[in-house]
Amino acid sequence: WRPKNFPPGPIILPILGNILELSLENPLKDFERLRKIHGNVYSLYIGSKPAVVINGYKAMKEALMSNEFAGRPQDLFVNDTTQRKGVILADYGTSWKEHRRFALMTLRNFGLGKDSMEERIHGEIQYVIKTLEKSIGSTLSPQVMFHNASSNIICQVLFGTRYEYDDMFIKTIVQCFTENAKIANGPWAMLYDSFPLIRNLPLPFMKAFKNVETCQKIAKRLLAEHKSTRVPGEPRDFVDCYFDEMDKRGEDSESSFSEGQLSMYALDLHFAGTDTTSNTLLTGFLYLMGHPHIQERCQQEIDTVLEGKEKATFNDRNNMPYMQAVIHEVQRVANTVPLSVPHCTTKDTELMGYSIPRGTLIIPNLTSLLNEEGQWKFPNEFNPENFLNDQGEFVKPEAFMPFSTGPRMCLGEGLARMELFLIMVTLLRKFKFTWPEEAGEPDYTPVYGVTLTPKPYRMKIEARATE
Ligand code: HEM
Repeated sequence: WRPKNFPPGPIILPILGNILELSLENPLKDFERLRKIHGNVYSLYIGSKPAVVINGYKAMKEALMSNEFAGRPQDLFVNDTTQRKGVILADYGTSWKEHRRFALMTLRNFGLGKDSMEERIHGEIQYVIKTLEKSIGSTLSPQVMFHNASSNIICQVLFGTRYEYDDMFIKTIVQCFTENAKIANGPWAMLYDSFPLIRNLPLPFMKAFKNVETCQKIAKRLLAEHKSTRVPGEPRDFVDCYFDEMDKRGEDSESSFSEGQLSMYALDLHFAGTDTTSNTLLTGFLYLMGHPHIQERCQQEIDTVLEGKEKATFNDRNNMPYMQAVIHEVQRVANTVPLSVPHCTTKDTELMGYSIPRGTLIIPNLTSLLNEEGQWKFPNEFNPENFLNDQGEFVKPEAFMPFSTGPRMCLGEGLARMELFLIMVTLLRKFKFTWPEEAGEPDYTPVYGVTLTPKPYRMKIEARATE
């Protein structure tokens, strides 16, 4: 039975709870169906575990802005795979707070908001351009290229180095993480969460544990290398900064900073920064190929604003309202992290008049905002007008929250936005991307996971005439 004044929801079955209501392959449509029946705040039982699903701008804002919704559940599949370390899944408390603050500060010190991060991103774009140039006049599958490019940008911040696109390090890590992003929201993880008794059985979810172990080994090797070559007080990258911070804290046994934390923390940031950005880029180029007139309008604006300039800077966005609108529209339709990351209540609390006890699993359905009726001029089509006013100026509706909001909001937003802008503008300036005729019609239906991924596709590359 639901606790008193708990949000409503479908009838709860013994043992199963409500999992029969959800497609284990892709529950997004079910979440929407249940919203229509039970309203914007409703509850579901995953096995015997109660969960509250939050939908729509109003309820989402009220919940996510509050510290009382800023916890993370600690008893899910994803917690077991990541050994309860790192920042993304850390519960609300000192360790999370300190690690979050440290990440924001270190990202800033390593050049976000200064030119050096732009330089690094442009440096990586040169490799993307080289890859694309080899395919001029033919077609190319961009998946691995965009994954590797996003991975390298964050690797340079974390480890001070980039990797060749065929390097084993990058191949292994990117593969493990893309696999885990699918397993973690997949049917086996749902069964793992619903039925604790099956957790030690040799079922397909075991692959995710293996993948994390593989990545941990690689990360530990990198940390050991850093330790032996670092000069204290002269950090080369994020990992060095972390060691400096550990030195500063000395033998303080209360300190939440430790080498054990660091390897998972670095992997956390690497994963968060890779799968998200690259899938957004993949969606962007897919839609721009399917809407050639929009691609051309971007190119006109880029040519005009950058005329005579060697390369784009992040500040150029202020003179490119159309490009800005397109990138935001890409993020809106990409819906890259459709259910955000699970939250958890830190206290007995209330939402939209309902009572929610401490420790309740909260599922922020970000999907419900990005196409919410009443919030968008064209909720159900790809149309940059969603972000333009009558004067053609860029405007950002409040319901645009692909990075979530509140104390748990994505801490990589600044970096992600810089990457999306510089990569898309630079590539569109140099190349024309067309959907290969022989591939039939583009299929925009994404593959479900923690992140939504476009189905694999190929793009035809042509060089544009340069000034
Ligand atoms: C288009 C790209 C990206 C999107 C759409 C995205 C989206 C999100 C979302 C929805 C969350 C969950 C927030 C919540 O729980 O309320 C999140 C968390 C997070 N993101 Fe991103 N993200 C992106 C890029 C990045 C990048 C480049 C980094 C790397 C620095 C990053 C690092 C993180 C971290 C560390 C968290 C956990 C924050 C916490 O729990 O306190 N993200 N992101």
